[in-house]
Amino acid sequence: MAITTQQLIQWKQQGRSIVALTAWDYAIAQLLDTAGVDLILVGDSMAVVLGYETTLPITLDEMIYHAKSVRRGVKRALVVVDLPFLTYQESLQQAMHSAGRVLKETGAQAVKLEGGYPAIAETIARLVEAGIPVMGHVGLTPQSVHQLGLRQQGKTQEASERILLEAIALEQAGVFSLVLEHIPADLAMQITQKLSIPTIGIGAGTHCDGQVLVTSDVLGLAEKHPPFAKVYTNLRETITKAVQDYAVEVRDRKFP
Ligand SMILES: Nc1nc(=O)c2c([nH]1)NC[C@@H]1CN(c3ccc(C(=O)N[C@@H](CCC(=O)O)C(=O)O)cc3)CN21
Ligand SMILES: CC(C)C(=O)C(=O)O
Ligand SMILES: [Mg+2]
Repeated sequence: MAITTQQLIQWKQQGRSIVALTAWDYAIAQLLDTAGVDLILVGDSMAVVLGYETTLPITLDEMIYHAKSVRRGVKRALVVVDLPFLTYQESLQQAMHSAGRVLKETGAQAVKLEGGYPAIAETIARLVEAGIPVMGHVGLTPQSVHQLGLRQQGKTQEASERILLEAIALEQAGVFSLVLEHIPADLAMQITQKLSIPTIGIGAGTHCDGQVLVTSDVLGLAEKHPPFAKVYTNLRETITKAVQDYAVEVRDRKFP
């Protein structure tokens, strides 16, 4: 049975932790869904598997292409798609057009937008009114890398208060869930206690209502990974070994 945004909100009330990971194609999505991942994010972090340094170059067409492939692999998980840099900040019309395309063309159930400043909260409120489920994202917002860098956010009293206020504004705007990225654990706990919607942490400590990581980091496919990621298996080593073994056998005429 497919998971709904309402169900995730119920799970928070029940204290059931939400398991989220990113996916960028059919094969990975199908594996994650079968393994029981609750929420699959087609993150703009797939920039890393496409060979980009930052998430900024990813286009809406690329997100839609990958989201369609992910969607074909998923039966149970909720599928959420990142709106990429400058496909929603320009105007409400632009955000509505981009989010509408994602839902219409990919079959995903929701979109995610970065930021909690007033103009974004206003845009999100209008998307939600139009029937588009939206996930929020505050703390470290990688689309602002050239302003923020990749450092932990919310370290000063002032910054932590601002992030808390953004989280509250996004809940009021109607997000069904909120990503908290690379902020102190005590701030994430405070936000999680304050909100009725589930928080999904990435580098935000243990007190969130769920956790998300980038799948290429978890699988050890990425060349480098953030300090808060945990590498559960090293597929770079596994793949390199398999390919080298194959090459040796072909050159020695042992295979086939
Ligand atoms: N593979 C991958 N995993 C991610 O989690 C991820 C991406 N890519 N791309 C988009 C953003 C970028 N992320 C990152 C990447 C690096 C750091 C990191 O190394 N932070 C250091 C400081 C680095 C610096 O100041 O330049 C830290 O100690 O916080 C943090 C978040 C998280 N997101
Ligand atoms: C890490 C998550 C939250 C994300 O936005 C992404 O993968 O793009
Ligand atoms: Mg993202």
